[in-house]
Amino acid sequence: MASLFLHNVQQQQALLATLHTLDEAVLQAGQLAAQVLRQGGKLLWCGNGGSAADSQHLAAELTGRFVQDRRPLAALALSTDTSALTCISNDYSFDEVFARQVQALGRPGDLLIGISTSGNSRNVIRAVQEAQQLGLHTLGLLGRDGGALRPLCSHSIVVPSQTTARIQEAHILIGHTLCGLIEQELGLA
Ligand SMILES: O=C(CO)[C@@H](O)[C@H](O)[C@H](O)[C@H](O)COP(=O)(O)O
Ligand SMILES: [Zn+2]
Repeated sequence: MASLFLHNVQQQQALLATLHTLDEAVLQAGQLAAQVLRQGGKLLWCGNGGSAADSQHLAAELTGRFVQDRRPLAALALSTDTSALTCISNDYSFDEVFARQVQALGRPGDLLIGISTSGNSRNVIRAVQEAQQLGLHTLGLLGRDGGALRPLCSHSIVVPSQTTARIQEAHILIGHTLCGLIEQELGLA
């Protein structure tokens, strides 16, 4: 009997075979993130649904640990504070949930990382716009054609797939690769 996983694994393998095309973009993003942290800045992560989970997972790899014991690194997910999320949505608009936190917490030289499989989530777009305005670097971790976020972000990594679940699986692989690059770049690995 064919494995329950066969179809997804075949799709994933086909996608993995193309990921080397992202090497340069991922390396540049890792170097940028390391430079931001080296200079005393922080990484702000945001996204919806699965990408909200990725945001908190990847921020925790940095404040906690990824591979080795080392000093904690400044990273924060904007998708985790239910009081901020409900207040900003209720009083302003769901489109503003990340942008308003960027306004409150972002400083020039920080890096905002927006994760979106479509590249078209309004609240991530608004966060990137606000970040640009305030002088933050912006990285889009995207999928499909990169959507509206691709041209807005100063850096982007676009996973070449049309399938949300496969894009998300590639995003977490890329996210872990970024964490490894950051530790290497900072001499912490
Ligand atoms: O995890 C999944 C689908 O696998 C969903 O929760 C998914 O993340 C949500 O539908 C998001 O709202 C999609 O947003 P985006 O990736 O297009 O920005
Ligand atoms: Zn999912």
